[in-house]
Amino acid sequence: MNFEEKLLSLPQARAPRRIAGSKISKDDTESPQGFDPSHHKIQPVIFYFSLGGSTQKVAQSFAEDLEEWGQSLESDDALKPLKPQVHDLSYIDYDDFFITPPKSDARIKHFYLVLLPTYNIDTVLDNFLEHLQETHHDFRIDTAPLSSLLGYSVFGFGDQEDWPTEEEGFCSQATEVDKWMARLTGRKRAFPVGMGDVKSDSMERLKEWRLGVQDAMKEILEGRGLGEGVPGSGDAVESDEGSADESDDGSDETNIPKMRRKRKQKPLVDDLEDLGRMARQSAANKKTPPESSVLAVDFTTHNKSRNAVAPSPKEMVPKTSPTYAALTKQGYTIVGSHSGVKICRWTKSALRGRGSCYKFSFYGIKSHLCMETTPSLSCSNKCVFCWRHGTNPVGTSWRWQVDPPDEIFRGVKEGHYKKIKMLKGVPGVRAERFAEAMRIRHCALSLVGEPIFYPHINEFVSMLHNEHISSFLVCNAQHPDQLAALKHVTQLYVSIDASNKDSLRKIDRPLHRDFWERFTRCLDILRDRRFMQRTVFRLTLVKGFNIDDEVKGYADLVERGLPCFVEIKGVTYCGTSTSSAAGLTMQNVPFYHEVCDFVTALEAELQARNLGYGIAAEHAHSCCILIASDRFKIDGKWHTLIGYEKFFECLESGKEFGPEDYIGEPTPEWALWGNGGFDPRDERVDRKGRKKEAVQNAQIAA
Ligand SMILES: Cc1cc2nc3c(=O)[nH]c(=O)nc-3n(C[C@H](O)[C@H](O)[C@H](O)COP(=O)(O)O)c2cc1C
Ligand code: SF4
Repeated sequence: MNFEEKLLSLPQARAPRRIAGSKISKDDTESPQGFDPSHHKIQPVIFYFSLGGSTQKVAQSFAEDLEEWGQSLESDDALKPLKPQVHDLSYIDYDDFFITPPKSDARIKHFYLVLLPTYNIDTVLDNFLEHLQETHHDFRIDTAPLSSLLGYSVFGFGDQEDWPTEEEGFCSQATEVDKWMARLTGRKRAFPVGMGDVKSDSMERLKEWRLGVQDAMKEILEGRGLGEGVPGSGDAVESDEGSADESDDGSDETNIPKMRRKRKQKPLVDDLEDLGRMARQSAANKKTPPESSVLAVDFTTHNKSRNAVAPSPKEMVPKTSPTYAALTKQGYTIVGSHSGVKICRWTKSALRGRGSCYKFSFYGIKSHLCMETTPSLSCSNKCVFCWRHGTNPVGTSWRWQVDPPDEIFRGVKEGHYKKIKMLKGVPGVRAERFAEAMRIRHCALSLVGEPIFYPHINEFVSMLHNEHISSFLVCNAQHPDQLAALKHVTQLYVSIDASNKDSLRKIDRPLHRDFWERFTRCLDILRDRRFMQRTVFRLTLVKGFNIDDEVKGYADLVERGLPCFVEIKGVTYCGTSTSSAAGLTMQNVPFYHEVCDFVTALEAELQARNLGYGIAAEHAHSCCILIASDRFKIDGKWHTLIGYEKFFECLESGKEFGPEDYIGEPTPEWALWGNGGFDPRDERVDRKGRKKEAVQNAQIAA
C-alpha cells in the first residue's frame, strides 16, 4: 500500500493523521543519513514550475546533464544514480512528494532538486509554499517528515532588471522554498540555494550549482553523507542559523530580506471571516491600503467585524501576467481583475441556425441568448479535464482583491455583446437571431473557476435576476459554507466528477485536504435545497478515470443528494499540455454509445433502489444525457424545460417557492431519450459547414 492508499484508507478523515517521519535527532544530523552505497540507490527528483515556459526547458536539459554526469561516473552501474525524474509542480499532488518522500523500493533514496522562477503575482508557487508551510505547522505531522530524503537543494530564476536585489524580491520564492524545505527535511540542504538572473548569468550560475549538487551526490554515493562543516550543508553546525530562524511558536524571526518577509506573512485566508473582510474592504474602495489596514466582512457573515484590519490583497489576474495573456489568447475577455466572459461555440452555431447546445434540448435555453461567465477565474481544484490550460490561479480560499459586483456585471455584459457584434459578418448568421442575441436572457455561471468563490456572488446573481436573466450556477462541491449561503438561482449544479474519494482525488486533484468531507457536505446541502430550487448533479465521464465500476458509487451519491436532475456528459478533449501532463489523451474521451451504456446502467441502479428517476432527454451532439426525477414527469410526460417567466414571477412574489412552481412546457419530442436531441428546425452541418442528413430527423420521421 503506498502512502496515498494509506491516507485514503484512514477510517475517518477527521481522525488525527500521523505521518511517518522522524523528529530531528542528534543521530540524524550526525549520521550520513543511512545511505549504504552497497545497498541503496540515489533517485534524483527534479521539481520545477514554469508559467512562461523557460524554466520548463531548463529543467529538461538540466535533467539530461545530470543523467549524463551520473552515467559518466567511474563506478559500476549498480552504484550510479538513477535516471532523474522530472515533475512539474503544477500537476503533481503535493501530498505524494512533500509530506513524505514517495514510497517505492526501500533501497531507493530520494534527492530533491527544485528549480523555480519567481513571480510576484499569484501562481501555483503560492500554493506550493502554502503547502510546505501548512505541512510544517500541522500538529499531526512530525516536524521533519521529509527527513528520510538524502538531501535537497533549490535554484531560483529571477529578473534583476526589475528586481535588482534580494531585498526587492529577486528570486524570493526560491529562498522561501529553501527555508521550508530545510525545516521539513530536518536541514538536509545538500547545497546552498542558487540564483540566476534570466537576463544575464542564469545559465552560468545554474551550471555552478549543478556541479555543487553533483559533488554532494558523489559524497553520498561514497558513503560520506552531506559532508561536515561545509557552509550550507545539512551539517548540524549550519543548523544554528536555521534554528534561529524559527521560534518555538512557529513564527519566523529570520534574517531574510524585508520584502520576502512581507510576502511570507501574507495570511492564509482560510477563515471565512477573513475572506469576506477582505472582500468588503476591497469592494468598498479599490485603493491599495497599506499592508495592515482594514479587512472586509465575509459575505456569509456580513455583519460581523466591520472594523477589523486586513492586508492589501493582490489582483488575481493582473493585466501584465502571463495568465492574462494566456486566457485572452484562448478567447476570454477578462473583466476587472478576476472575472471572465467567453462566447461558446454553440452561440455561434445558434446564430447561424445550426443548433443550440444541450441546454436547449433539456431546459429550453437558446444558446445565442446565453452568456457564459465567471466572477472567479480561480478555483480550488486542478481537474485533469479543465479547460483552463493550467494557467489559472488556484487557491483554497479567496485572497485577492475583490471587484464590486456592479462593475463585473457591466463588464461581462459589455464583453459578451462585443463578441456577439463581432459575429455580425460571419457567413450564415441569421438577422433575427442576431437581433435576439442583443438581449441576454440566460447566464451560465460555469465557464471556468469557481463562481461561489466570489464573495459577492449573491449580489451578482440578484443583478442578473433584476434584468430577468436566468441563472445556472455550477460549483465544484468544495465550498460548502459558500454554497449554504447562496441564495436562489434558477438551477443549481454541483460537479460530481467521481463516485468515491480515491477517484475524486485523482481526477479533480483538489487542493483542500478535506476535499471529500467538503464534497459530501455539498451533497447534503443540495438535498436540503431540492424542494426550494432545481438541483443538478453534473457528471463528466472520463474513460479510465471515473467510469469503470463506479455506477453503484454514483447511485449512492444520487441517493444521498436526491438531485432533481443528473446530467451525464462525456469529457471534451482540449488537447492542451495541461491535459497531457495530467495523462489525458483522446483515449480518455468516451464514445457516445459508452456514455449511453453508463447512463442505462445508472438508471437501472436508481430504479432498483426505487429512487424515482428515469432517462428523460439526450443531446447526442454534445455527448450529453439527462436523467430526471419523476417529480418532472407529469401525466407520463417529461417536463424538463423551465418556465423562465414563472421563475421570475415566483422570485418577485417574495413568497417561498420550489422547482415544481416553474416547470415549463413538456420536453420536445425530438429531445426525448432515443430521439437524439437535435431540433429539426435547425440545419445540421458537419465540421466543414457541409449539410448533413440529421440522424434525428430520420428517426423522427421513422
Ligand atoms: C508577472 C511577472 C512577475 C515576476 N516577478 C518576479 C519577481 O518578483 N522577482 C524576480 O526575481 N523575477 C520575477 N519575474 C521574472 C521571472 O521569474 C523570470 O522571467 C522567469 O524566467 C520566468 O520563468 P518561466 O518562463 O519559467 O515562467 C517575474 C516575471 C513576470 C512575467
Ligand atoms: S472545478 Fe472547473 S475550473 Fe476548477 S479545475 Fe475543475 S474544471 Fe477547472
